[in-house]
Amino acid sequence: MTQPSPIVALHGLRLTRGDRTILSDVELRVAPGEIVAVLGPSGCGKSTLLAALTGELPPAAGTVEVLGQPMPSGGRALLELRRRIGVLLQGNGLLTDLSVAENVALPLRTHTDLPDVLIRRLVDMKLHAVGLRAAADAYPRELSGGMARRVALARALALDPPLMIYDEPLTGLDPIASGVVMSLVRRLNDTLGLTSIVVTHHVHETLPIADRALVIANGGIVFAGTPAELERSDDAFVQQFLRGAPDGPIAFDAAPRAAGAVA
Ligand SMILES: Nc1ncnc2c1ncn2[C@@H]1O[C@H](COP(=O)(O)OP(=O)(O)OP(=O)(O)O)[C@@H](O)[C@H]1O
Repeated sequence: MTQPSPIVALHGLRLTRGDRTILSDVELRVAPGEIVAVLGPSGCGKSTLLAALTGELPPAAGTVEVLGQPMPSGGRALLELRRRIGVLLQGNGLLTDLSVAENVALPLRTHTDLPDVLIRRLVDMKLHAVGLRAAADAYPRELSGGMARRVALARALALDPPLMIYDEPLTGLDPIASGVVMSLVRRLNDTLGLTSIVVTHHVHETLPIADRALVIANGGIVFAGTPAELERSDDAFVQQFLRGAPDGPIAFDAAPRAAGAVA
């Protein structure tokens, strides 16, 4: 049986910042419909990998293909591709002077010339998808952290991107809000037919909704497999990372926060 074309394909990828190599020999294929968790201690290069997936950081070597096409190096082609990638950034980036509905409408107003009545209808659908239709007229300051994250998620979905990238989606959320956001990530992925990449420190909240996990360390991917295989791995690095132990192959100042800690 032929495999479906991957949504993301990285081959022989090397990423540098200045003259420093951050990641090398990265190989990755993400299949349609998958949720892939990208895990690793602070400073290991998770955000650097995301920057390559959005075309913000050109590779020093190797190839990046996203949504079936090589990453354009710039210009209109890159902007077009970026419109098809939904990104939920750390921090919600909501505009405080705009209502919830206006925040969600922003990408539609910026990137389309749809009539207002249709934009309002689409916004209503996106807010419904994250369970916040009733909050359409509220302002960001009136929302809890979890609600604000869900509004940011609705906004990231506004243009119906087939690929979603989440950069630390649980930062600052309590355990209940974290559970709500993670189950929403899974539900939206499945009901909207998305593919999702979730970069996170929050291993224990993320693994239950992930199909596959990657662990980044020492300048590359040190583990790739299912969450169950990750839990069973006897690799000393992986085990130290999962337990958040101070002693082991990860240097102390690079150790992740304790499981369940609120950032
Ligand atoms: N714009 C930049 N210029 C120079 N160096 C950078 C830049 N961004 C990141 N780095 C360096 O690259 C390395 C990897 O950083 P990166 O932010 O990708 O790690 P991370 O795994 O996302 O960390 P965290 O979990 O703390 O966000 C770090 O040593 C960092 O200092």
